[in-house]
Amino acid sequence: MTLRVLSIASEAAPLIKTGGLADVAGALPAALAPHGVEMTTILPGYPKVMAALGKAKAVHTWPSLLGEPARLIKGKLGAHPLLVVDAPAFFARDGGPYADGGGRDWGDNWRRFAAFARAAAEVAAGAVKGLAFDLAHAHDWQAAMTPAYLRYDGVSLPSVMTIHNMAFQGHYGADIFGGLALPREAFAFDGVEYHGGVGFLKAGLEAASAITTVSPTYAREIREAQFGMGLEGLIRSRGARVHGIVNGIDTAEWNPETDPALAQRFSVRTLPRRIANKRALEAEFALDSHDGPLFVVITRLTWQKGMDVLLEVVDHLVGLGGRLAVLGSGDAALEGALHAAAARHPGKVSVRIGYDEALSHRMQAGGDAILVPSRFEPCGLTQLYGLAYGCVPVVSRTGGLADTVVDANLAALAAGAATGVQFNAVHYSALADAIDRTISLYSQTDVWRGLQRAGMKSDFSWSRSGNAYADLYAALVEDR
Ligand SMILES: Nc1ncnc2c1ncn2[C@@H]1O[C@H](COP(=O)(O)OP(=O)(O)O[C@H]2O[C@H](CO)[C@@H](O)[C@H](O)[C@H]2O)[C@@H](O)[C@H]1O
Repeated sequence: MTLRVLSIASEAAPLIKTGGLADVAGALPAALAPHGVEMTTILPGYPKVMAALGKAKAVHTWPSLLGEPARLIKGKLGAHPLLVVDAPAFFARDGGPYADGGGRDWGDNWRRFAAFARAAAEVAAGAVKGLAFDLAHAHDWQAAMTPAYLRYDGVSLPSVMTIHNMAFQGHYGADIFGGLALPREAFAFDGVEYHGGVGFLKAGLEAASAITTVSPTYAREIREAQFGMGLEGLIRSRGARVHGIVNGIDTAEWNPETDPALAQRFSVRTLPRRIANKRALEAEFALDSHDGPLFVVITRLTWQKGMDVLLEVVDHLVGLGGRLAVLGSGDAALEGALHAAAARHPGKVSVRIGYDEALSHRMQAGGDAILVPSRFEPCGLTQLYGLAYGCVPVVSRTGGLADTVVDANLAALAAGAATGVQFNAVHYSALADAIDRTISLYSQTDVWRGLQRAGMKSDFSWSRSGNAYADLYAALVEDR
């Protein structure tokens, strides 16, 4: 029997991406297909998404979706079914999915994503002729009101709420409650009410049949105040209904043997060819060209990602003969500080501010090591891309970073299992030590090759996790 799942996400690669959520939402349909799940993705109709749809016909219309007219349009996400909520008043704007061109969040985000979730709940519940679903799977706060709407509509469809990042919760004042079109009783401690206001993620976590997050370690961490960010009590109260399923990567997109972005393709058997990518990357970033270690960073520039601590160790890294290439965008102060570090170290440190998918591939192929000093990391994808591309990950021991990188301690090295370097706390001395260790490992050519090979051979495909999601869906549908 095929299970029909509606995956509700505010971004999905390749159509619209600001971060890791898009990679995962974009990869899930193909990951689930071999396990008897037909996944349909539903997205908001941002201009980029509408442009990709072309002249598709509406399959449903809402004269008033939380007060604005909207249509549902059918399309394709790769080879998989896609639905798009075309509501111009909410989504037809220049800028990003969540913020304007200047990086300021849209003031009506609560209404935009409540409307999106409302539409998705109706679709999941079977309101549109010809579309039927066995389960709704909502991602992050932007989709989190879907399980809540299902609950207060009295629809018994099972639902899964996935946390990709607990730091973003969709927390608003109580005054928006009236605009959500929910019954009065929903404004309750075990409903959508959160610290006197409205919490979108909180509402979804309360209403969903099961909760998942994107690694087993993060699933444990969010039971504690440091990582639960106010929702740790709720997570603990949902006990066995909280699961950690680690992300995979799309191995068609991220394969160094076939990647069209690279100067030179390579595999685990032809690792020496990688050098052409390193030389190309040095040229692209105007870095000195030599055989010393080249570190890369590819990230959103936020507190989460530990970029302030990276800035503190730049001088140390350069002092040891390292070079650093950074690609990122986000916090303006961090952007400025990175530019200043590059100006201090011409030929040694170079920064690209912006978002560039192809460049991120070239960096994974040409860098020797990727630095991921996150303060918390639900799963993390750039370390997985690093593993696949022989770019050795140097990561903080948290969340999915702890679960996916095997530290090069003596035992792991002796067993040939080591794939990277882990360090404990995100502060100067721990990161500086990790960089020392990495450079020392790099100088032992055979050891370094061993790390690269073990990483490239490790299984970061979606097969195991696809299976885990499919099992969870099946159990929830059976329980219904
Ligand atoms: N400037 C830039 N140019 C090009 N590409 C860039 C870029 N900045 C980032 N990227 C890309 O965006 C993605 C980021 O994914 P991550 O998983 O590392 O973090 P993010 O915090 O966005 O995701 C959240 O959701 C994901 C998915 O579950 C979790 O893995 C993660 O821990 C959680 O914080 C990667 O594909 C990366 O290559």
